[in-house]
Formats: sequence, C-alpha cells, structure tokens
Amino acid sequence: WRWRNSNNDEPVVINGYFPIIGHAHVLFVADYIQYWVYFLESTWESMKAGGVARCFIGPRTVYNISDPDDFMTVANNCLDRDYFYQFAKPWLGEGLVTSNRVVWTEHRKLLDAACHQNVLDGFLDVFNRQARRLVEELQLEVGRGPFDAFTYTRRNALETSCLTIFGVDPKDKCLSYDNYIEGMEQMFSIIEYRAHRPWLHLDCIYNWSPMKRKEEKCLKTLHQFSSTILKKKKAEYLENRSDKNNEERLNGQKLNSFMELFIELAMENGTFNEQEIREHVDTLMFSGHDMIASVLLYTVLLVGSCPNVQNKVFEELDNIFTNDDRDVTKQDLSQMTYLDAVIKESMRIYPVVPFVTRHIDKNTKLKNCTLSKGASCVLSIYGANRHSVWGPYAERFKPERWMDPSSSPEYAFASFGVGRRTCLGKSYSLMCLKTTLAHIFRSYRVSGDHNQMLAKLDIMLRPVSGHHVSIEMRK
Ligand code: HEM
Repeated sequence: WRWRNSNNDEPVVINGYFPIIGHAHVLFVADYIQYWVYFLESTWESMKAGGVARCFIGPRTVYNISDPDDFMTVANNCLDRDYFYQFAKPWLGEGLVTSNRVVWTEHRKLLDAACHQNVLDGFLDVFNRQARRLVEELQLEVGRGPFDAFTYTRRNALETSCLTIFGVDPKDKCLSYDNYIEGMEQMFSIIEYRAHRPWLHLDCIYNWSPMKRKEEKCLKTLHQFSSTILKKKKAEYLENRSDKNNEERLNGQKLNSFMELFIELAMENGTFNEQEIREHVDTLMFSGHDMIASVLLYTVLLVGSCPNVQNKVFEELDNIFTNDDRDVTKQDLSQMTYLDAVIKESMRIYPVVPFVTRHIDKNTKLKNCTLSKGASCVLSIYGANRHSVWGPYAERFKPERWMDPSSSPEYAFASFGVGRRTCLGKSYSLMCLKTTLAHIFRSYRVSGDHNQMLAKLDIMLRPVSGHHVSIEMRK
C-alpha cells in the first residue's frame, strides 16, 4: 500500500479494488463484451476525476488518461509502449509498433519521409477498383433487409491491404493468401489470449503452454508468406534495374506497393536490410488489419441511422459527380469536405482503437498530478474524443461540428493517436475510406440503427456482429 502511494501527487483511485490483487479481478471474470463495459466505466471515472485516474493490477499501477492535454503530454514524453506489445514481437520484430525507442526514432523518420503523398496517390487506382468490387458484391444484399456488412467490408479491406502493402493480388492462386489471413487471425487471438491472462505474461510459463506451440506454427506461415513475396519482388526489382531501357523504373516512378518502396530504399540507399523490410511490411498489415473495415462499418451504420446526414452526403457527391459513374480522383477527394467530416465524426464516436498504452519511464508532471516512473498508462482515445472540449453534446453524432473549426478541437481528436507516435497510415486510411464511401453512397441508400450494435473489446473495438444495416439502390 505504501509503495502504491509513495508519490504524494498521485491521481485518485478508481473504485472497486481489493487488497493485493487491486482491480485484477476484472481480468479473471470478464469476457470481451464485459471488457468493453469495464473500459467505459474506468474512462468515465477518469473523466469524472478531472481526466486522470489510476487502478491496480496486482502490484502494477495503471493510469487512465482522458484529458486531451495530459494525453498529449504523456504521448510525447513517454514514447515506449507498455510491455505487452512485446507479445507481438516474435511476429513483428523491430517494426514500428514493437521496436524499442532507439530503433523506432531512426526508422520512423525514414518511413515518414518514404510514405509521402505521391506514393499514396499511386494507390488511388487500387482504392477505386476495390471500391467498385465492394459495391458489386453488395448488390446481393439489395432489398433483402438487414445483413452482416462487416463480412463484406472486412474481406474487401484485407484484399486492399494485400494489394497496396505487398503489391500482390490475393486472388493469385500461387500464393497461400488464405493461409496467411488465417495465420494472422490466429496470431491475433493468441496475442489477445495472452494479454488477458496475467500468468501467461511470464515467459517461463507461456513457453511451456500449448499456445506457444500454436504461435510457432502461425509464425512459420506468416513469415514464409512475406519472405516469399519479398524474394520475388526483389528479383523483379533487380531485373528492372538492370534493364537500361526501363527509364521510368530507374527514375523510381510509380511504385505499386509499400514492399516495393522499401526494397527500393534498401537497394538504392542501403536503408533497410531484408529482415527489416519484412518486419515493416508485416507491421503495416498488423496495424491496418481490420481497422479500415471497422471504420467503414461504423460510418455506414451511423449514416444509415441519420437520414439528414445521408441526404447531405448524397448532395455533396451529386454535385461533384453529377450523373457520371467515373472513378474518384485526387481533386474529388479534396472537394468531399462533408464526407470527410462524416468519417472523422464516426471515428470520434466509435474509435476502433479505443486506447493505447505507454510505459511511464520517468516521473511525469501533468496538469493536476504526477505519474510515477515504472507504471503503465492507458491513454483513453475514447475519453479524449468525448471530453468536454467537444461541447455539451459530445456524445452526439454531429458531422457539422467538423465544418466549424471552433467546435472541432482537432488536437483532442485522438482516433489516430496524438503526438510523435501517431498513426503512420492516417493519410492512407482517409484516402481509402473516402474513395470507398463515395462509391457506396453513389450507388446505395443505407439504413441502420447503431444503437442496436453490440461492441466488444479485444485488441480493438469490434462489432459483435455487423448486422443492422440494409441497403437499397439509389437510382
Ligand atoms: C482507420 C484506420 C486506422 C486507425 C483508426 C489507426 C489508428 C492508430 C492508432 C490509434 C495508433 C497508435 C498511435 C499511438 O500509439 O499513439 C496507430 C499506429 C500505427 N498505425 Fe494506424 N490506424 C489505422 C490504419 C492504419 C493503416 C491502414 C496502417 C498501415 C498502412 C497503419 C499503420 C500504423 C503504424 C505503422 C502505427 C505505429 C506508429 C508508430 O508507433 O510510430 N494504421 N494507428
């Protein structure tokens, strides 16, 4: 008890703890739906306490921060992620999500410089093609009442990731893409399983568990897939480079995927070695996995629940495209200001990553308290997105707030993280989301009821089922 309170400037403790185990009982009894409920309760407690509160998992202190200013202070000053990100290290190695601070600082600079807008613009064709594919697939559901939209958005978004990150077509029969996706899903469940069972956090117990053997099998599939593509792409790159007539290639124009971009950086500047390329590509797949699919689902659900918002989206798209069924261009994207507001507002209401965690590596002074070195910190994205800086109706879905800069405090919009470790895929995601939604809302009128949706929290916020959406043709 003395140890927990050694710092006199600690924030308040969340109710409901027991001696010795603290709040750890929630880890033992909760399932993923209850985790979400518990997370919401602790975030509300933190908001009631002025934006920072703490709880105890056995001897470990865990802070919950929902105040946007304090969120930013911790996000910028404590760059190390908390220890359980290490559970993904056998898969992702020194990729951005799991790397230590020294490697992260160096590689983040390189990747920021590499993933510039020109590279992303090159993906617009893929986004358009994939959006058309999704619209076509959804035709099966027209007029048939509520259906599970998540199965459609998920398959489509995963294929888009495969095309843009690896630069290969998932439909290519020579690749074991289905095995890769299955391996990735299993790896996610293994990480979740381990994270929620404190005794498995100890390597000496985990290494003897059946989960460890399952993990090794998955890793073999996952690493084999990325290594095979890496070998193939590298050979293609070298072949093109030695082809003196291929001027366009020599000038480094029109790279088709992140993998090719990283190979070029490695070959021309010696920036990454092969293992690092594989780890960065795997990390992009891990980080983007399901995120875009979930945002698409939440946005469609929210728009379907608000007919006046949907009409405004139609109006904006009709003005841009009139009756032309052409692809979305870069210029169109910049004109879709209302759709942009709708996406951000959906992400504010349903943040697919509801929190991130950091290791407090030094005593950190916040506005009203001090965090103790050695503790863990949950940065509540959900809490920052609902803080009172968003005004009295922070709970409401109101895209209009984004049209007026005074009612949309961008610094408090935490869905992509804030500060120095913010999401690397932000611009990519917004481009992909806008293109896909523009195609969907040009074709379909959606109806839904987001209040009926049940959510669960595993590593991210997921719908328990994506039902409650129905679609009709617009024309
Ligand atoms: C709408 C979809 C997405 C959301 C909501 C999202 C959200 C986030 C969040 C909250 C973080 C953690 C930031 C922090 O720790 O402060 C993050 C990190 C990251 N995201 Fe995303 N993300 C999305 C899509 C993507 C995509 C598609 C990619 C890759 C193509 C990606 C790549 C990354 C990477 C590499 C990191 C680690 C950054 C670092 O530690 O330096 N994300 N993302």
